[in-house]
Amino acid sequence: MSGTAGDPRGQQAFGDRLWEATAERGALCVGIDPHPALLEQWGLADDADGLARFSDICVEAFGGIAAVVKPQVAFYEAHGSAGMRVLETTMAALRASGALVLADAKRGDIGSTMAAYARAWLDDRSPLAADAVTVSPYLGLGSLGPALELALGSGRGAFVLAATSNPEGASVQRATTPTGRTVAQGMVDEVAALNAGAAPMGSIGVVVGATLSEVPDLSAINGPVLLPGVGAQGGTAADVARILGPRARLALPAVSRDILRSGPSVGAVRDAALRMIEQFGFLTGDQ
Ligand SMILES: O=C(O)c1cc(=O)[nH]c(=O)n1[C@@H]1O[C@H](COP(=O)(O)O)[C@@H](O)[C@H]1O
Repeated sequence: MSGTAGDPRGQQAFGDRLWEATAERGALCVGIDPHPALLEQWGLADDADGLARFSDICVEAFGGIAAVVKPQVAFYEAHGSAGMRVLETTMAALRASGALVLADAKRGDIGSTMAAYARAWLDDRSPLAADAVTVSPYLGLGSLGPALELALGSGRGAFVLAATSNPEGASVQRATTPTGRTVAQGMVDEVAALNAGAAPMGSIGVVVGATLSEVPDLSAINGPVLLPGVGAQGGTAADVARILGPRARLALPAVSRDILRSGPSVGAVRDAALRMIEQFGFLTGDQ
């Protein structure tokens, strides 16, 4: 239950911090996804140096304007220890510039191993500690306990995959369980129970693809809803509005390639992010 000494984030809950950040900067999570094709388009080598330059441009472009920045861990991991080093530096720079960092690591394992993943991504002492991490509940939501507890105890958050944006997700996530609910609905309901009573919202989020025509009932979620799939995967602002309905204030749309393909100029990617923030102004009441 301790914050890092001197850490201005202190013990404030992630849900509170995210609520404030989106009120101030708008509801948008900008993804840093250094795909090899984007590195090439940006004139950068597909190695750790190219990754570092790509990340520096993103930090400069998004760190001061986006409420949340989401580095996709896979693209750093693909470069081994040199790539993970770049990820650590990038996350530290993003936080220093005022953005909340959501590490997109999609971790999920049996509880005892999950405790180690939790230490990596959510413990003050870890060089990889983020404000929040994405987690996969498909070994059972209960197996995520160590991560959810550490998140809540340290002013951090976690986003639980419920209904993902990819078409392959449906065969598992839309299957009906003996309770009569879909698997995805069961995940949403378990997360909702963790957020019950929190104000303005809880710190455990769910992930619901903006590409989906059928989505779980989010009426009791009382926590942030990350909506990837906007842009490159076909999701739109209208889809985000439809999915959240009257709970628009909980929405956190996530966009990666649709912004990054404007690079490599810092100004151009920043402008693309600002346009997207404006497009989602309706979520926070700005027109
Ligand atoms: O957790 C995620 O962010 C995520 C969940 C999901 O259901 N679908 C999804 O696309 N994502 C991530 O969101 C990003 C999507 O990037 P773009 O399609 O380029 O905007 C990638 O990093 C994906 O891994």
